[in-house]
Amino acid sequence: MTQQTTAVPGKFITFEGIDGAGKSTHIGFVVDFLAARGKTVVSSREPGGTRLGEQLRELLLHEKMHVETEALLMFASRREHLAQVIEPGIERGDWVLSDRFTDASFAYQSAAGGMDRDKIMALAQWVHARRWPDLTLLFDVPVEVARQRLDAERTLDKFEQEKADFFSRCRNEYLRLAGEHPGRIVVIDSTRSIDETRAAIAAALERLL
Ligand SMILES: Nc1ncnc2c1ncn2[C@@H]1O[C@H](COP(=O)(O)OP(=O)(O)O)[C@@H](O)[C@H]1O
Ligand SMILES: Cc1cn([C@H]2C[C@H](O)[C@@H](COP(=O)(O)OP(=O)(O)O)O2)c(=O)[nH]c1=O
Repeated sequence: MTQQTTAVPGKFITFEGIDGAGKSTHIGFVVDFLAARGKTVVSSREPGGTRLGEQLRELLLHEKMHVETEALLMFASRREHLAQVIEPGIERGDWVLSDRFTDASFAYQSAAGGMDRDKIMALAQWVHARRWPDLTLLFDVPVEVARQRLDAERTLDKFEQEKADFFSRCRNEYLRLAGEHPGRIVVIDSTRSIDETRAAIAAALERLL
């Protein structure tokens, strides 16, 4: 008789926030925090996370294009990411972390870019109707703080060069989404020190363990 062992499904955690909010700073902490609790962690990102997705990322971050083309390519990258990384990881019992997911498409392509919200929702339903994150950490800072942090640090890509009102619309949409999905999205005040921010992240993660 063949015995089938089915792994307990893992979890899916996403990181969101406007550029410069502090997501990347804290992903390593989350990896270590979960690994120390015995979890196998897969850390990935969007756009990207697969060979094809990383090629799409290059185009998305550097080429100007119609906002709907941008959304379609974001979801093309997402479809591949779900097929190759997210779904197999969760099925194995891993904890899959993604630096951005569909909330970013609502914030950037719809609220800031002007694309019809229903079209983003239609793409989300098509690409991952039944798969939404178990937890989304939303790193929230005022636009001016994010801008100062970015300016101090790096060469800016296509999105990072956008003006303050673009990021205000992104931030407002993220906060609106957090209000709509309070069980999934935890708002992390990222204006505080890195240690204080970590404590808030740890508290949010404890709820999933
Ligand atoms: N709590 C914080 N206090 C001060 N600076 C921070 C804090 N969090 C992040 N930073 C700095 O802000 C910059 C942008 O952070 P980063 O994590 O790259 O943002 P994101 O990935 O959200 O674009 C980095 O230089 C980082 O060191
Ligand atoms: C996933 C996703 C990202 N983006 C944008 C937001 C970011 O400006 C950019 C790349 O995200 P990010 O990985 O946060 O950039 P960085 O590594 O430079 O911090 O892609 C969208 O516009 N829509 C999306 O659906």
